[in-house]
Amino acid sequence: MATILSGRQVSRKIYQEISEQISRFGQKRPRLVLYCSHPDNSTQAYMKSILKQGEKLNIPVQVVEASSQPFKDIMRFNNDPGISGVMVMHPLKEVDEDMVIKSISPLKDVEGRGPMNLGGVVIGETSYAPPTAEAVMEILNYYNIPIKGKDVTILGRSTTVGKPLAMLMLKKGVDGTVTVCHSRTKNIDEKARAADILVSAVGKAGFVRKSWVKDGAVVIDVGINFSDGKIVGDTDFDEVREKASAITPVPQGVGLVTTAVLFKHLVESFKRILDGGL
Ligand SMILES: Nc1nc2c(c(=O)[nH]1)N[C@@H](CN(C=O)c1ccc(C(=O)N[C@@H](CCC(=O)O)C(=O)O)cc1)CN2
Repeated sequence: MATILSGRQVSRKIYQEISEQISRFGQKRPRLVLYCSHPDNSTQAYMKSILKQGEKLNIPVQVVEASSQPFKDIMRFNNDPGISGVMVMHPLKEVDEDMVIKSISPLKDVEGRGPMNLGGVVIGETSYAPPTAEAVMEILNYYNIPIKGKDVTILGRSTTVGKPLAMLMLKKGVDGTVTVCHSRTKNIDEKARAADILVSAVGKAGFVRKSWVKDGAVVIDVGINFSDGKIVGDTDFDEVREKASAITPVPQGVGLVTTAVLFKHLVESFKRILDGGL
């Protein structure tokens, strides 16, 4: 039976580090903007947990509805020294999300979704990696799961998880051997079964079955799906845990750590802006 890789302890460790840093800021606080337009269930759940965590950390989080002039909105955030981070909630309906993301200052792009930060991830530089991709690495690191020389299969090629995670796994010193699968991949089950570390970021409940998992593999479930009003992952948890050596639960897994990494980036951005001005 698999070890459960809870996100609780991992996020607690990150929040402890953040709290120590915040205590040195005196009365000053970073501020985060969540920019949204018609958020869906999954995004609303994410926003709710960010707002809740912001309250716990005493960090103001402001929800801003996209106006008819999104670029003007973003420029206002970029030029406001009181704002340390801007997060464009995905999907951003009725607005060209990619163009809006490109206009966020790289310094305030705490989700690392813009070309500067993503480029940094590709060349292995320190920059903001998308929090969910970084959360997967934090979990593997916390539980001392080796990546070097391991076969890693990532299901899903999104810009927030699949692609940046492949880069983080390939980085020199990390040295995973990575396969990224997507909707046009042939024999996806075989590629999943070849993995020592299988990461699913597809967003479909029950997508990964027991027969897709190699005996003793580590399974990281990034999916946040809603089934009968409950949050579930991409894996058939009860079946897969019989075969895997370790598995992340949903909820209480990657999602928790994602929010913690986001706040870690926000605090870094606040410090950079303080140190160097806008
Ligand atoms: N701007 C973005 N918007 C969206 C993203 C994103 O990465 N950036 N991703 C999804 C939301 N998402 C992850 O894919 C997500 C949804 C919900 C939660 C969440 O509720 N987390 C809870 C814990 C849940 C758990 O225990 O697993 C928490 O943080 O307390 C996190 C991520 C769509 N929109």
